[in-house]
Amino acid sequence: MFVLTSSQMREIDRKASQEIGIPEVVLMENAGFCVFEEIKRDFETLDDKNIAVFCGKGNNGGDGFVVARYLAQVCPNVKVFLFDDNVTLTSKVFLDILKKLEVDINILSEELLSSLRAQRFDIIVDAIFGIGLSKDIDGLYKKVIEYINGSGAYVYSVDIPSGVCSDSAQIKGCAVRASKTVTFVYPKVGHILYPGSYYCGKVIVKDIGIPEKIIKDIKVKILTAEDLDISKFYRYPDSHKGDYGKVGIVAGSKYYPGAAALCSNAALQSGCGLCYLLTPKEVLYFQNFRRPEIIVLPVESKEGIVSFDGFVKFDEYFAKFDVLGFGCGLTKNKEVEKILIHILENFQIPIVIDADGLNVLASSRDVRELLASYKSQKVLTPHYMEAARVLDVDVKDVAKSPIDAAKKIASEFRAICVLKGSRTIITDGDEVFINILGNPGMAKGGSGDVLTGIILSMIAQGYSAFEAAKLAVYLHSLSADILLEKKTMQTILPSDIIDGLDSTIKRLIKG
Ligand SMILES: NC(=O)C1=CN([C@@H]2O[C@H](COP(=O)(O)OP(=O)(O)OC[C@H]3O[C@@H](n4cnc5c(N)ncnc54)[C@H](OP(=O)(O)O)[C@@H]3O)[C@@H](O)[C@H]2O)[C@H](O)CC1
Ligand SMILES: [K+]
Repeated sequence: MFVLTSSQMREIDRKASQEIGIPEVVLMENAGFCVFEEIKRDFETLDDKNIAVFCGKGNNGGDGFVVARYLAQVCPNVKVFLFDDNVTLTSKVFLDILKKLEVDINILSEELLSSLRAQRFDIIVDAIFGIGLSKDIDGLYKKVIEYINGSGAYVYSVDIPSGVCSDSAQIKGCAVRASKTVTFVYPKVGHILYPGSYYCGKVIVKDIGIPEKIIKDIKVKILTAEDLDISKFYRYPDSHKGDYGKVGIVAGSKYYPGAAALCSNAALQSGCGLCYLLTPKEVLYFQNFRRPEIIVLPVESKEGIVSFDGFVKFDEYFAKFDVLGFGCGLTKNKEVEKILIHILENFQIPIVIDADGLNVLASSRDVRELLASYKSQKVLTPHYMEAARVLDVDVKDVAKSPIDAAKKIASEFRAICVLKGSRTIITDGDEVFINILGNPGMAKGGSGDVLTGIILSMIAQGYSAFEAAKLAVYLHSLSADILLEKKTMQTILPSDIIDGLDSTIKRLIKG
């Protein structure tokens, strides 16, 4: 499913009215009616309810007037609250109708708001701001939103909860906490990313009569099973291990032996034919935690961290690998940087860079330049903090506009960027997929190592870097969701996600 920004939505609106000739009043009427229908569906009867409709002066408020008109036909206790009766031309059409129908319309003031505190509304419709929210909310608007949030009413937000920025999902000062949000055409970024997503309640997407053919060039999508190619999951009866690819992984240190185990176990468990792990000799005691199928290439180390001299002894192996993973648990030091430079200068293998590989990338100009010009496919898998380091910005800037941050990393390094978070974003710099599966049980050290292993495995099995990233993110989070059927968010571990790949892949194949 597509995800829109406010400017795309406006462009769709403009085309619908100017190119196709559907008047804005028709769209507003449809939008308001859709919200009314949703309310009617949720309640057996409405005639015994106290209902308040709060309307701003933009077109979101206009949608609110339409909702109020329909509600007033089935309920005697509908009150409309306006901030300003100087509304847009289109909204005015519906405000005038309400006036003629003698619906109870009130202009909000501090005094009126105080008197409202003594009343009880069962249902509140929030039509204060939609995609036109342009600045932080303060003054009477803020007080009304706080009143709505403390009212105990069932709250419907029209299009988006007032206060949530539809493009960034950031909260502009304060925001309505909706029970349900009814939006139009497609969801907006603000409904999908956090924190906006928290405020929306259940999101219902309604068709308001905009012809499909004018909705073009939308580059942001919610990642669904339909976006995944599982054709390569089929294993031919006469195949052998070489047909499913060889993964090479450079990972682990005496400090993080588990990262190497998780990454390589995940690669193996998601289908690759062979998995080689280059890891410091000191980590060999960790043998019990690795699947026995993993081929270990023990690297001489310096104080428990892979050494350059030790690493280059395995150069000949690199011709075998179909893909290389670099970074999980390596720790960051000069030797690690030298090794990454050596790889980028001497080999042409698709590469997935995670964790300390990204930290080295953030701090080394040589690595940045070499990676940007590296010809093979590349996947970078930063979390927000790593992305901030790579982009040399504050992590708050990444959180404010994660899609832009991910696209920037992808473009600069001509790579696929997998920006990991509660809504992981996958992009090639142009097309963007937002993952909405997964749960907070995944917020544990080691989750990222597992994801890197699955991406590696998918590339080894013949998927392009973009396809592999999409599949891996989906499988990783679906596995965590399936685990919740028997476990809790507290008890799910990244290693369980690996074990869970079994039922996850089965479910994905079954459809
Ligand atoms: N196809 C559709 O999706 C349709 C959507 N419709 C609805 O229209 C809104 C968008 O309407 P718009 O008029 O562009 O914008 P808003 O109603 O969201 O609000 C704009 C007004 O609010 C003022 N504003 C913005 N932020 C603040 C703030 N923090 N404090 C005070 N006032 C604020 C803004 O003032 P400016 O100074 O910025 O101009 C405007 O006055 C969409 O969301 C749908 O609900 C239509 O029904 C058509 C179909
Ligand atoms: K709203």
